[in-house]
Parts: sequence; structure tokens; C-alpha cells
Amino acid sequence: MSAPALAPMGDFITGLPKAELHLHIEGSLEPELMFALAERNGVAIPYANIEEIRAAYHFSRLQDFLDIYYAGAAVLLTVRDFHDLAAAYFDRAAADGVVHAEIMFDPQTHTARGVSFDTVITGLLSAMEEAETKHGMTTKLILSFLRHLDEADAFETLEAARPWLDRIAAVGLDSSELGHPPEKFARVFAAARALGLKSVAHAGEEGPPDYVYQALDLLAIDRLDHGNRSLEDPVLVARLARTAMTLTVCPLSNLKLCVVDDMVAHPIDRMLRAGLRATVNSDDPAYFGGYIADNYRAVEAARGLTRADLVTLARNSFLGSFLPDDAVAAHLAKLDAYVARG
Ligand SMILES: Nc1ncnc2[nH]cnc12
Ligand SMILES: [Zn+2]
Repeated sequence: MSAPALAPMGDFITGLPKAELHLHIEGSLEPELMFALAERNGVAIPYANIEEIRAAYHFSRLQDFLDIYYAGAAVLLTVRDFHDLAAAYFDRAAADGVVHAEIMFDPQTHTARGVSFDTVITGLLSAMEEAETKHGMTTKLILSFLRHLDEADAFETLEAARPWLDRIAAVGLDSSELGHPPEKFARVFAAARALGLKSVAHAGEEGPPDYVYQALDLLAIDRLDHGNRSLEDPVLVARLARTAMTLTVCPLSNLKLCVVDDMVAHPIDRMLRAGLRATVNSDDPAYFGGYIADNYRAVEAARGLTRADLVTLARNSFLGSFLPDDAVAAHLAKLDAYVARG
């Protein structure tokens, strides 16, 4: 008897149970929702229509994107806005086979505009609860500090988070990397750790390997966001592999922000062959042209990843999550059952 036909690669990727570990919820603001919220809230945006918004999304480095991303977030004002933003993301992620999502939010982007921390987190948490019921997903929340702001601002943000600590899994560090090394936030991360929070940091996206060392040694991170430039330092690669540090890699983001010149040059398979616990994620899907399955498909097509590679990436996403061991085991069992079905 012949073996049953395998699902086409695109369908296999969509259905693959996976976790998304690197997702900025503000970066999931689709132009359609941006426009609708601008109208609902009477906020002026510098675009006449949705096509104009999309046409503005051409970046030659991280800062080009960040300027547009922070401006877009100005339409988010109410609990309902933050709920609607996150609910749209969870619906889209579930359609891509995401069974666990750890979403980042940037409170300072909103508190600087007079929107309270409580407004932001109330809306996000309500959408997380809804997604757990509607899609059977598990979710976690990561509070990310903006590194272009100062340490005092980050400490104020951590203080605002205090009533919500049981709903926050970790702190993170994002925004303009060059010129804002992790060492600037060593004391804030130590305070967060003392409060029982885990930590992640963007490092080695545009910044040098030294920033990755700082994130490891001075911030004591539990997970590394991006980490691409670690590959320039074999000693660092060996350390990341030995310690099973999870890297949350974002291929379409890397292409859009010119971290790689072409997807055919993406290092995802080099990372796997070097023994790194690499994962694939979407970063800011509304701005970079695709959600998580698009990211898997992009590297599969450009780098010729095998089904075994794709399964490894999905497995790494559960192993690198902040879920307790029994929940990780439950998700891995779903993955194994899916692979067994072919
Ligand atoms: N890719 C990225 N790098 C740094 N900060 C970000 N904020 C949102 N996306 C980001
Ligand atoms: Zn990011």
C-alpha cells in the first residue's frame, strides 16, 4: 500500500501548531483598523486613505519604521481600542495555527500621550481572556520598555505595572537599538526580576554582538529577541547554544528593515545548524507584510527548509515560551500528533 499523500507545504505550515513569542501588539495595527479608529476617536492621521498608509511602509532601517509605528499608535485611546486591536491579532494568529501567544506592549507609547497604563492593559487583558475561550489558545503578556527613553521613565512604568504584576509574565526592551545599549536598563531589569518577572530584550537586530553580551550578563535575560548579529561572534554562538537560549527571529521584519538584503540570505537555517534554539515570529505583522505563517513560508521557500526544520522551529517556540512545563508538554503533544498525521 502506498503512503498517504503529504499535505502541501503551505497548508502544512498553516496548520502546524506553533507559539508566537515576538509580537508587538501595536505592530499588528492594520491600516483598516488604524483608519477606523482615527474616525471613531476623531484623531487626525497624515494619510487620506488606506492605500496611502500602505504606501508609506518603506523602510531602510529600524528608525524609519519606528517613526511611523509610533505615529500610527496615536489612534489608540480607549479600553475598547486596545481590546479591538488585540482581538483582531488573536483571530488572525489562530488562523495561522498559533496555539500560544506571548504579546509585547509598549506602555510608554501610550502614557506619553495621556492614555493611562490601566486603560491599555485592561483592553489587552480582556482580549486575551476572550482569545483563550474563543480559540482555545494560551496567552501571556510582556511589558516592553522603550530604550530611547531614560531609566527613570522605565522605573515609573514598572511602578504603574505593580497592581497588574500577576497578569504580566515578563519585561522587555525595544525601540531604537543603536546608541541605547542594554546596560542603560540593568537596574530596572534587576528590579523587575526581584518582583518575580522574567525578561527578554531586543539585541543584535542592528546592534553589535556586544549588546547581546550585555543583555545576557547585565540584564540576565531569559530570551533573546532577534539576536541576528550574534552570528558574527562564534564564542557568543557557542554560549547561546550551550545555554539553550531561545532566539525570537523575525524573517519578514529582517527583510523590511534591511537586517538582511534578501530572504535568500536569511540565516535561520544557519542558526539551526549551529545548535541555536531559533524560533520564527512576525514582530510587527501589519507593517512587515505578513503574519507568522507567512514568515515560516518565506524562509521555507527562500532557504529550502525541510518539514523537519519547520517542526523544529515550532517545537522551539513551545520550549522557549514562559509556559509551565505541563502546558509546554500539552502543546508539544499537539505538535507530535499533527506531525504523525502528516
Ligand atoms: N523590530 C523592532 N525592533 C525594535 N523595536 C521595535 N518595536 C517594534 N518593533 C521593533
Ligand atoms: Zn520586535
